[in-house]
Amino acid sequence: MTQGTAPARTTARETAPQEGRADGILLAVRELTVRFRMRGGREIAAVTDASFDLAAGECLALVGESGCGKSVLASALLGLLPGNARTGGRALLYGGAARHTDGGPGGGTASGGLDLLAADEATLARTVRGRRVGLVPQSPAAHLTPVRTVRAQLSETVRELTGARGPALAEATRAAAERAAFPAGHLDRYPHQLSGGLAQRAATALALVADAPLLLADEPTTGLDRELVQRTVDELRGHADDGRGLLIITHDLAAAERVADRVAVMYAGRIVELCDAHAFFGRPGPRHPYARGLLEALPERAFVPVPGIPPELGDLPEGCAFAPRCARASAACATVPALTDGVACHHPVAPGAPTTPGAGPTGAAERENAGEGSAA
Ligand SMILES: Nc1ncnc2c1ncn2[C@@H]1O[C@H](COP(=O)(O)OP(=O)(O)OP(=O)(O)O)[C@@H](O)[C@H]1O
Repeated sequence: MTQGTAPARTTARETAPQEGRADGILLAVRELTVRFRMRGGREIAAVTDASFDLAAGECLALVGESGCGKSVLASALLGLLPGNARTGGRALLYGGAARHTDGGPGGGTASGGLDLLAADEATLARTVRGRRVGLVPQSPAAHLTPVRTVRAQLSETVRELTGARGPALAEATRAAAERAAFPAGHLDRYPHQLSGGLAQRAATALALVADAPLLLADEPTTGLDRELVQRTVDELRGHADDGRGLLIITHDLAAAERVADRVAVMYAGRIVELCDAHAFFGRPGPRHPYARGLLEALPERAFVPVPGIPPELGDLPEGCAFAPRCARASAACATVPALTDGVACHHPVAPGAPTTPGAGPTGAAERENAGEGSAA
């Protein structure tokens, strides 16, 4: 499925920074849960028990259909949920602030894990957003202020986050643009004078100002043509190869394949599969019937849609939320399967099962081949 040549990758181990956890983990999310309270006591189960780690130098792609909870998860990590949201679980952020700054706002020293879900707004605003976690936004056009030049916006952010003034500020602004491959000759342009790709680079430059060790990119390729998608994800990959952790949220599986080391598939608010990207996109392929169906739905694969529609998050079925759409479902699916060995399914697809046209969430025949019979 990969189009063009994906960039060479270094490993998390090779690029782990010297500060923070010895194993290079930057973010450890445990049983993250988000509920929205609605009028009449109704509750939306936007995210349930999401757990994953992200290491320095690593890219994790969080994928899934629209409305499955990806952006809510990202907002929870940044403390940007609305007032009707309640969170549970932990999201521990390790490591100091900027990787290459010494002192200045936000520090630069190693720290124990900061629980992003328990941190107060002042801590998140002063030490996390922009400083320890850079946000590459979904829509750069909406993120950039239309009436100010890129230089003005970048320089203001550099001053705010690094304290630079005078000639040092001008130099730091140029350096910030360069880091995101934004051409210096375009710094005095307004957002409407930029192409989609340059607007994305300007937004990325803002996210990189404080050299945050963790980058969170929420649908960074929305609205870009395929060539720009590839360039954008390759540039983001470069920031991971420089030693940052990159959490990319996308429903573009081709982009995820190009950029990610690991893939987390969300369905109805839960992570249903979490595995190595090579294994996911190549062999043995996804093991969760939904994840397999998602991949097989791609035009360049079987082009067979997953039957049915996702459930309402305010009205989830008992047990496995995918069971009503799943050809493999059995009585066992009346209970929610735990994420075990990277897959949350009572009847995972056997490793190495064929991904043939029409495969989708496969059924009884393949289950029998895998020796499961009519497991209940
Ligand atoms: N403020 C809110 N109040 C109630 N429900 C909300 C709120 N914000 C989001 N939701 C619900 O949470 C669920 C998950 O939304 P989310 O935006 O995370 O999905 P997503 O996977 O990012 O989809 P997309 O790719 O379309 O952005 C949706 O059902 C959405 O309607």
